[in-house]
Amino acid sequence: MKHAPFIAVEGPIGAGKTTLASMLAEELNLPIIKEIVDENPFLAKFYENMDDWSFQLEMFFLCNRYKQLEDTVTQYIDKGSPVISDYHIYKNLIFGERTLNGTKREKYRKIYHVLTDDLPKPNIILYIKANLDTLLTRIEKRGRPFEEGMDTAYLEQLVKDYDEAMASLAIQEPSTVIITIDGNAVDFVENPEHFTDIVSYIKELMK
Ligand SMILES: Nc1ncnc2c1ncn2[C@@H]1O[C@H](COP(=O)(O)OP(=O)(O)OP(=O)(O)O)[C@@H](O)[C@H]1O
Ligand SMILES: Nc1nc(=O)c2ncn([C@H]3C[C@H](O)[C@@H](CO)O3)c2[nH]1
Repeated sequence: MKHAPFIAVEGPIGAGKTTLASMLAEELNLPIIKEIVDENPFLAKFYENMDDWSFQLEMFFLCNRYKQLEDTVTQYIDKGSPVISDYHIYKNLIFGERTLNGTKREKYRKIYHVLTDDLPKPNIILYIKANLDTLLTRIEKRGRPFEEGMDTAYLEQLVKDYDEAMASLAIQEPSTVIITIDGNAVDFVENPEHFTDIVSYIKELMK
């Protein structure tokens, strides 16, 4: 690989991104960038009333991720050091396109591009693709109170949005390696062999 690996783990809500990114960071001895969840003041409000809170929430996620990406570039990418993240900045566009409408969506799209177009992006994406049943089971298992009443239609739509987004990323950025993991069948938590397979694959790419 020409540049140091900048690995992003992606997939819909509850797919296992943080779990897999943390396991890989430990196994490969990589620094990890995790998204901010607990200090997010808009997330619970958003799940209560998406129309009222979507713009505030999307802007909060975008500003936080922008700051984290800026720091990641300075601390790791510019120095040629590998790093792993439990999200890709493109996630903002996936969610923004789904939760925003009309002029707010237009404004948000422009702000996203102004902030992120000139920044380096991950060169390896591990896309955990999982169906609705798997996601609902994992979200329930995790038990975050604000996710309890999550609209299943929203989650189901996001599953499709993610598939489309990964296909369009593959076209927009052909040099990015996108590895799709079947999150319904591959269980890197319970099955050590499944995790070892993923690790071997990443090690090959890192050579
Ligand atoms: N392969 C797996 N098998 C069984 N349970 C899993 C697996 N991966 C993750 N989990 C469990 O599912 C729950 C959700 O996982 P995790 O928090 O890693 O998802 P996430 O994709 O980071 O979620 P979010 O989109 O909300 O950030 C956790 O309780 C985790 O322990
Ligand atoms: N609307 C919206 N936009 C985002 O960019 C975004 N990123 C994550 N999330 C939600 C999913 C989990 O509930 C929780 C933790 O990932 O936050 C988001 N929701």
